[in-house]
Amino acid sequence: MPVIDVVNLSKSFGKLTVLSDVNLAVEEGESLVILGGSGTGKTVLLRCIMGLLRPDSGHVAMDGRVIQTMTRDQLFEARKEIGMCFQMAALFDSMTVEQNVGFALKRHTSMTRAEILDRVDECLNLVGLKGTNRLRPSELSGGMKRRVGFARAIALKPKILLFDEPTTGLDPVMTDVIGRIIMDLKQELGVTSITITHDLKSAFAIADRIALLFRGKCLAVQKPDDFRVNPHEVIQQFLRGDADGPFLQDPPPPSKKPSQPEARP
Ligand SMILES: Nc1ncnc2c1ncn2[C@@H]1O[C@H](COP(=O)(O)OP(=O)(O)OP(=O)(O)O)[C@@H](O)[C@H]1O
Repeated sequence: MPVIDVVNLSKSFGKLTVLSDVNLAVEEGESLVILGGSGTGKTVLLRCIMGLLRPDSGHVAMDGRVIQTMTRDQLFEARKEIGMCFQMAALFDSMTVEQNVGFALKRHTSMTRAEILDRVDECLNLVGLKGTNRLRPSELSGGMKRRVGFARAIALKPKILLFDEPTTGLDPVMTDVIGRIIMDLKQELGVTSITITHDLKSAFAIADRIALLFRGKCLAVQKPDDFRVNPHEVIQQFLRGDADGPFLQDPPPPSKKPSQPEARP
């Protein structure tokens, strides 16, 4: 049974159809990467998976339990099994790193203060941020903030990790660091993960399978090597990063050829 099973999921906002009959199954311990252009509905899909957004039709099942039919209390419990790593980390600015990472432990467990501090240290170690406990988000670089976000997401030992554009705005080296940490977390914790990204290099590094979200549908959910050579025009255009082709709804005007000097009579 898949850990996450997205079945015939559709979601529109007014006349805008964002997801149209999406099907996606993520197996235990698998790292699935979802690629897609801006505004194609990647975040909407993650929000439906977390039960934060109600689809118009279809459903998401977690270990066979349908999220959309859960009571409030059941959903609250189920969400503890999901660690969400938000775009730009979304840390609490007024709290230290330690308080940010320990927040869910304090709120959702009966752990003692000493136990919480041990777990916070353990999580910070896993993301390579040992000793940053007393710092505040304003004292951290973008890459460090993302890693604190990861540490916070794994604090409750979730079964599933969802990463929403974990490398946006980071330089190529830090992008690579973040990609490696995502792989380490997979190895160390054995979690099942879905990562949404625009970054092809980290997508190919961290994915067991890759999907491309395009006009409300998931194109080709495939192993990275198969995805790379998939002949679908949209996939190849996305991989080339080319403005010309079917990917854009409103393609740019054709580029003008440099004007030739007029021949003199
Ligand atoms: N609550 C909402 N109400 C109305 N429209 C919404 C809502 N949430 C998302 N949308 C629309 O749904 C579309 C998909 O949004 P989404 O944030 O999922 O895109 P995305 O693929 O994550 O984009 P990006 O890569 O730029 O973050 C967008 O057109 C967005 O404006």
